[in-house]
Amino acid sequence: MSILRPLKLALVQLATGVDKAANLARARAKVIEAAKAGANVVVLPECFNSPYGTNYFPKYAESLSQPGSSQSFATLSEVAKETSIYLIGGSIPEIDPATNNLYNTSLVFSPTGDLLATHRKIHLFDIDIPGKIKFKESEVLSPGDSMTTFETEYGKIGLGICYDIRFPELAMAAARKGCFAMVYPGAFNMTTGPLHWSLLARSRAVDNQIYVALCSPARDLDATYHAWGHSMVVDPNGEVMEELEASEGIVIADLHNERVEEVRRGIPVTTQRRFDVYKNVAV
Ligand SMILES: NC(=O)CC(=O)C(=O)O
Repeated sequence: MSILRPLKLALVQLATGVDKAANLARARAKVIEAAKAGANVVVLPECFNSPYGTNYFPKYAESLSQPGSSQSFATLSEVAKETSIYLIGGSIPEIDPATNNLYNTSLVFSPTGDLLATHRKIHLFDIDIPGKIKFKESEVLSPGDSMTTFETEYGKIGLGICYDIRFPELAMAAARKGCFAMVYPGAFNMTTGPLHWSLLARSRAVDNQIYVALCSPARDLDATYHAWGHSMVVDPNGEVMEELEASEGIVIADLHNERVEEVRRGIPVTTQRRFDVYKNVAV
């Protein structure tokens, strides 16, 4: 990895509600605020244009097959161009009109407002912890089937959505393809958030010696799903650089591409791996 300009990353822990137009307007205002603070890559949370819940996804879903018809696509593209930043547009419920399949989809825009990448959540959030939380995205959503990385002048970035972080293979594959950071828009909850949010972010960072950023919606106790919040940026050594609490806010952190190499020089697990020993893991 060569030395590149530092990336100023902003995570917008957005307060969202049931009014899609209001969510889009608020997201737009916060992206502008982050850009004015100097950010050159801005991230929004999972399902930033709708409440998080399987009953909401069909109602809020937008088709991306004709981007001009998607209100969320237009808002994200316009504000990325207006502020000349890379925008990782959290995620939105998407409908594919050809199949009627629904997806949890993240759109990434370049500083010229062009679509740079699209990631459909690969691993659907299907869990059942008795007495705590039951959630089954697969009741309404279909999974994406490809990993997503994109190039910027600050370095290559990998993208996952929320539950995708629990699958270390995805971050590892991205890191081995040259990504220096993984970004996950996500909405953990009051059970799994305190247990695993920070642990997973730090684990993926240490596993791969890359930056990891998680961007959550703000917690809304009037909503049916209570997001954990705690948007955070972790450095390639596994240390938390910045972290919010539960309410709306923006965190900004400087990501230095060369820090990855520095950490890898100190603890060279990247080159010490024994794929000859554990090559057949998919059993
Ligand atoms: N909401 C998710 O996709 C994931 C989550 O909350 C968890 O893994 O915990």
